[in-house]
Amino acid sequence: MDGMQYKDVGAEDEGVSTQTAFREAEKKYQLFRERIMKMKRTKKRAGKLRTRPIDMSEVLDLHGRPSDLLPAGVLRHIVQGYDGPVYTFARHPGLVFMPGALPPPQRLELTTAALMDYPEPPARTNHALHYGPLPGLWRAAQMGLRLNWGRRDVEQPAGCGGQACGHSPARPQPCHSIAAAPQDPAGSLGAGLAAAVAALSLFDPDQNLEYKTVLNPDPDTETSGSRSGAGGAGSGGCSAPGQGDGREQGQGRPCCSGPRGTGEAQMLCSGGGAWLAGEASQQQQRGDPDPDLASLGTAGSRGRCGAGEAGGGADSAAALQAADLPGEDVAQGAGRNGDGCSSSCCSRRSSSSSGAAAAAAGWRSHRSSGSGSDCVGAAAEKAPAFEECWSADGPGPPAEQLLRRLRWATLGPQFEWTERRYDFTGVFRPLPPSLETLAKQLAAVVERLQDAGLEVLPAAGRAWRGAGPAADGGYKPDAAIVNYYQQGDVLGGHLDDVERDMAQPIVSVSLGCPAIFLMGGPTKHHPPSAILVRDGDVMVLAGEARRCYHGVPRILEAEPCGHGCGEGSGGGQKAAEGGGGAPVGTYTRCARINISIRAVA
Ligand SMILES: O=C(O)CCC(=O)C(=O)O
Ligand SMILES: [Fe+2]
Repeated sequence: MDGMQYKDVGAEDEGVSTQTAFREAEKKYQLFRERIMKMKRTKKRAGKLRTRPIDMSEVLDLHGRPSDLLPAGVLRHIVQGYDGPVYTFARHPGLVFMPGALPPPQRLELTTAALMDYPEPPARTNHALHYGPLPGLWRAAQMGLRLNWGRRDVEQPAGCGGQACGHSPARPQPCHSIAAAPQDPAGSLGAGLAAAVAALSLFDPDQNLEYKTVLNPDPDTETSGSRSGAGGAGSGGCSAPGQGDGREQGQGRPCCSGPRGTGEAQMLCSGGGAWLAGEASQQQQRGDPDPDLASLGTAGSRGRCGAGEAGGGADSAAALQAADLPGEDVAQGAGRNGDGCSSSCCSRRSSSSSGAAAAAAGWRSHRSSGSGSDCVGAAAEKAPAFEECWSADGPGPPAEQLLRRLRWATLGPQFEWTERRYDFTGVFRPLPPSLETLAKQLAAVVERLQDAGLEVLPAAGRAWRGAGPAADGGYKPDAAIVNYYQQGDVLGGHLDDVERDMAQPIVSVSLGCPAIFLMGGPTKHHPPSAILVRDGDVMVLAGEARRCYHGVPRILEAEPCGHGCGEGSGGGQKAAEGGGGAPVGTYTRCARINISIRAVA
């Protein structure tokens, strides 16, 4: 097994006895499902699963807020040429929030692209390690097809060989070492995304962007927890880059913070950190045809990723169990395992157990693995043709199930976790031009705030210019991570600090279900602010905010969502349950997609 690729940057934060403010907030908002036990005569009987209500009173909801009711320390700006409110936060310099920045047609275009196009090879997804590149996943799910092979990262049963057992097909694995021709997904979506982006209705191209503060209640006052949801005094923001503890600077990826302190584990948990251990096994008994269910981010891994206690408020007849599985194992497995090296060109160093651990980690194992190192200079596996992949009676998992378990896709250069650098030579799918354009447009709005004297970016970050050419230090986004969240999924507190130029902002677009976004400080001891993000919202992390912890502890159900996303057998699978014909809207009724566009080169 490879050496651990990450510094244990969060040990201080997540020590056995140390609870951080960030972790506390995660626990506060994380999904807990409790099974209420009833006493019938002398026997205990399992009752219904109940979602534990969360206290939203400190979650900052800036959607449609009258300007005279803004919490202290939250500033609303109007930028001419951009038809929507822009918020900044006294506690979080560099964080810019633009609720409803994307109009509905553009949300749909992006969501459609994120589901139908962005996961297409050579973009890498969390499925690559286990199954290799999977072209046409969405289409196959709509057609009710199954994969023609099973997992390829687990040892094949004795006496079994290749295809016959539904494992890796024995087809040739040709190599190609060049990035695919830049192809805008919008193109493949017909009238599409590029046009929608170009016509981004909030922007008036004829108008110069100008900055104007509409309301500035008290920029110097720290937000108070009770009024703003900012969570108490805190440090008043993030310290300047470099000021933080070196260990935290090294932080790579988020984690599912478990009750045993896996706060810095390098992954994002799939599926409800607080599912009860009992539920995990129940889930596995439900006839899921995939033998690797538990490692694929369903209830088993949810249990492992369980955060905090289930409890609180249950009556005496209720027996509430908390998941008590060692999240650390998961974290380390994820940290050490190769991912995405599904190519035959890559050495198969991952043992089946480490592979399973990475899979159990689910989210973002790509970020926590040495995906690139084996493959540098080598080639990536060529994607098979659609027909080669899928059939009505394939021995592998149903496409529908794989779609529902899609957790991330990466566009642009892959990150090599072993060496903490991006691999610019390996195969990757370039960032679609439409996403680049979108990010630049949004960054241009933020830039106007800065030009008007607002310190959105630190001096060191002023090199970039939204509209300027890359050669002049202009903002040149070239990569994106697309996160697919089902109900119960969490993105643990993390820093995105591996990009070459940390002065370049990250533009983060929310689609689908609402979620709680936690924005903290340069250490996890800074109390984070909880901000409600909705479909079409944009968050820009610039300047000091680039070096601050953030995460997503909770995906909320979209309203109206009458059918109870994730109730019972597993978060959000309703989304893809339609099998033949589930529309994009059905998927996002219970799920959230986030596209974070960044400059890595
Ligand atoms: O889903 C989100 O809103 C945050 C995503 C994020 O922080 C990341 O991809 O690094
Ligand atoms: Fe992030």
